[in-house]
Amino acid sequence: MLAVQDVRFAYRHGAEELFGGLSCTFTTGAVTAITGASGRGKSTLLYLLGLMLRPTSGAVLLGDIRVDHLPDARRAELRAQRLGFVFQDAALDPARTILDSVVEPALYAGSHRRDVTGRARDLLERLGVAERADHRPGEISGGQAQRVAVARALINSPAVVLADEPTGNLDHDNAAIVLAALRGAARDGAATIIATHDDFVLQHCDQRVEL
Ligand SMILES: Nc1ncnc2c1ncn2[C@@H]1O[C@H](COP(=O)(O)OP(=O)(O)OP(=O)(O)O)[C@@H](O)[C@H]1O
Repeated sequence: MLAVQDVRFAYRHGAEELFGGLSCTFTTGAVTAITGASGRGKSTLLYLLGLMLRPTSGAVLLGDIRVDHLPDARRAELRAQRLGFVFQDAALDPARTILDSVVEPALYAGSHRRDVTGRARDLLERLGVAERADHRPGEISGGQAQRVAVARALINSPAVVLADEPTGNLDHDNAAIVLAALRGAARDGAATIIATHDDFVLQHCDQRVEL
């Protein structure tokens, strides 16, 4: 379970305050869509939930733990072990192969490469990009990169999956593949949270938070 309580956020002192005291719970095993007009703070809320930003006031809870006040090193550890994040622009390292990009968060979380390569290949297969495993990001399309980013976010079977417009670059068939992978993570018990404008995703989510 992941929750925010009475959360507000401003990027700078005196800047526009976002969320106006938002409280909500993101249920384990459910897909929650975060919606709202451009600029309302969908990405920012994902960064707060993903322990990349801290709220200006209010609390963020991961399970029973209040995580917004924890030291940076502990938050980085929780990020590596419990969270999977799909960035809007895929954010793949241009120097690594696709397979290495997917494996890397597992190594960072303490796994051995030989133990996770099979799962990485399975995820790439499920997302329809297995034949690109040995290529680099410069050699694949934007839509393929987005699907690789989803595989990378799921490699550690995270307790929380956060995805920022994960179907933004995709046609309907590939959006369905991505949504199926994210729904699969929820079925395996993850609280799965998707910032989206996509009607197709909205039709298939379990709950919705409107900003
Ligand atoms: N790094 C930053 N520094 C200062 N202001 C920022 C920063 N990032 C975002 N903002 C501002 O915070 C507000 C929320 O931005 P955010 O990207 O979270 O919105 P969004 O709902 O995800 O938008 P979109 O649908 O266009 O992606 C906007 O007014 C934006 O200009």
